[in-house]
Amino acid sequence: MRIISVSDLWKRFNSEWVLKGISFEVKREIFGFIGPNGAGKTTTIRIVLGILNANRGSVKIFGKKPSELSVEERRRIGYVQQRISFEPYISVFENIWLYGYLKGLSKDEAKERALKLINEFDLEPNKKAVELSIGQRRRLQIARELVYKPDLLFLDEPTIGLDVESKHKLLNILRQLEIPIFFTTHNLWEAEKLCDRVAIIHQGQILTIASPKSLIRETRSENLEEAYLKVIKNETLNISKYKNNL
Ligand SMILES: Nc1ncnc2c1ncn2[C@@H]1O[C@H](COP(=O)(O)OP(=O)(O)OP(=O)(O)O)[C@@H](O)[C@H]1O
Repeated sequence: MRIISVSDLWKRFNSEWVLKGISFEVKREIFGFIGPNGAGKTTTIRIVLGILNANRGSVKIFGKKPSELSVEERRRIGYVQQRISFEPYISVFENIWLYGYLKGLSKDEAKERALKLINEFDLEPNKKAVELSIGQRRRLQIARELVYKPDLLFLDEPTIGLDVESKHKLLNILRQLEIPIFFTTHNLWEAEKLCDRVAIIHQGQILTIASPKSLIRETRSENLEEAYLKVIKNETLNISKYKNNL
């Protein structure tokens, strides 16, 4: 089943085209969206979620246009943004519990889920959010998003600031969720370990979509990072060749 379908999506900010006709589908899988800074990853997530409008192209999420999703359907989509935000002066437990409650869980359900996640994410329940380190804040932000068991999760560079052990724990938790995940990262080791398929986006265009294994094999690389660099370099060479012919 297609969870997300994006077809020929174009987006312009002022006079600059940042998405130039991208198309992809996300099934029941962990789908990695990888590319350099400014390639258009966050913009794509925002269009898929209906936060931004595209100039051209179509987006379907659970078979509907983003604007046609019901409140309940939208409530069941998780989005962990790059920017960390939560209630700073209440405790870790209250932050997670309250979010679950506001998303529609009963008080007891929200409490039970919050305690389980605090344990899984190795957080201190009574610390105020403002007292947490950057990595702990990131863990709180992700735990909070999981409290109401979303049906689909968007994670925009969720592991920035996490230490090695926390990263491993997070990847294990994500794998066990068994929900479709749209995941952006600059850490290709993570993408290789976690993603069923990855799309490489470069200057607003998708260069390739494949499983990490087949991309590594086809580019005769040792790992995804090497494969990624080869794909991007090849594209850069093609662009300069094109420019030289102008
Ligand atoms: N609201 C906006 N107004 C103008 N330009 C924007 C806006 N949002 C994004 N852009 C531009 O669109 C391009 C793509 O940005 P986007 O945030 O999607 O990139 P990204 O791939 O997520 O980058 P990063 O890896 O650095 O997070 C960038 O050149 C950025 O400056």
